[in-house]
Amino acid sequence: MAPRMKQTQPQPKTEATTKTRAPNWPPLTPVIPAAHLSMETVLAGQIVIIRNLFTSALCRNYVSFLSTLPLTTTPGKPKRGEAVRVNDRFQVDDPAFANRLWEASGLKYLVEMNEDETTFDGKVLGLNPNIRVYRYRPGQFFDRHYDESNKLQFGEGKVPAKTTWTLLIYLTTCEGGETAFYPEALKKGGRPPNPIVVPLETGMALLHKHGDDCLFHEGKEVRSGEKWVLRSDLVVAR
Ligand SMILES: O=C(O)CCC(=O)C(=O)O
Ligand SMILES: [Fe+2]
Repeated sequence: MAPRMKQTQPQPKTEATTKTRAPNWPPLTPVIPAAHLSMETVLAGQIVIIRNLFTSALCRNYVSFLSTLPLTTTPGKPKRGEAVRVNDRFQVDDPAFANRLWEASGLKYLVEMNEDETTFDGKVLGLNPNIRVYRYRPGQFFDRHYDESNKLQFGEGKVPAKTTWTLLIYLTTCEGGETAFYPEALKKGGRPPNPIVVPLETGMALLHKHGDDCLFHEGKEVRSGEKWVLRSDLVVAR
């Protein structure tokens, strides 16, 4: 088994003085009515996609807005046991935007339509307010790792909760940059199944299970163009 390289999430800072201010996100329009969207299973119990969660007009608008944010290049040097991650990123704790993204994009509708309590490992409450924006330019990538589940107190009621599935929304396409998953062999010493490589599609969302059952995965190197991603997670009650 591959070493368990963690994707440690930089936690939102608690000091009011050092907190990143919530950006003035553009409206989440136009979007396709949720009833016209669907969840497609890529790997049962592990990976699903939703095509056109963001329309191409919305993606264009978001990329031009996100380009104005103060992105910082990660790493330098990862801490011991952390995945090498070379991209430009912005991170903010923004519960209001997370809720807007959850409701206005149609995600809430789709998750609730497709969910019994086992699908996403609990009763889904919404999206992790820890919103991350990634930009990968040619040569940049996110090395193989596992995503961890994080505990949080969710919403105004501070409901004990945890993250269970990673949400990636691809805002552009480019050459390279696919998210690739590496399932393990079913038997020790057995041949591992083929990797699952998900090509980028503008406006497509990908959800994958994280925590203890997370598949080893990576964001492959971008060869040309720019890859832009919005990242959050599904949050369930603990
Ligand atoms: O950018 C990607 O394709 C993968 C990102 C990722 O693995 C993560 O955010 O944990
Ligand atoms: Fe990841």
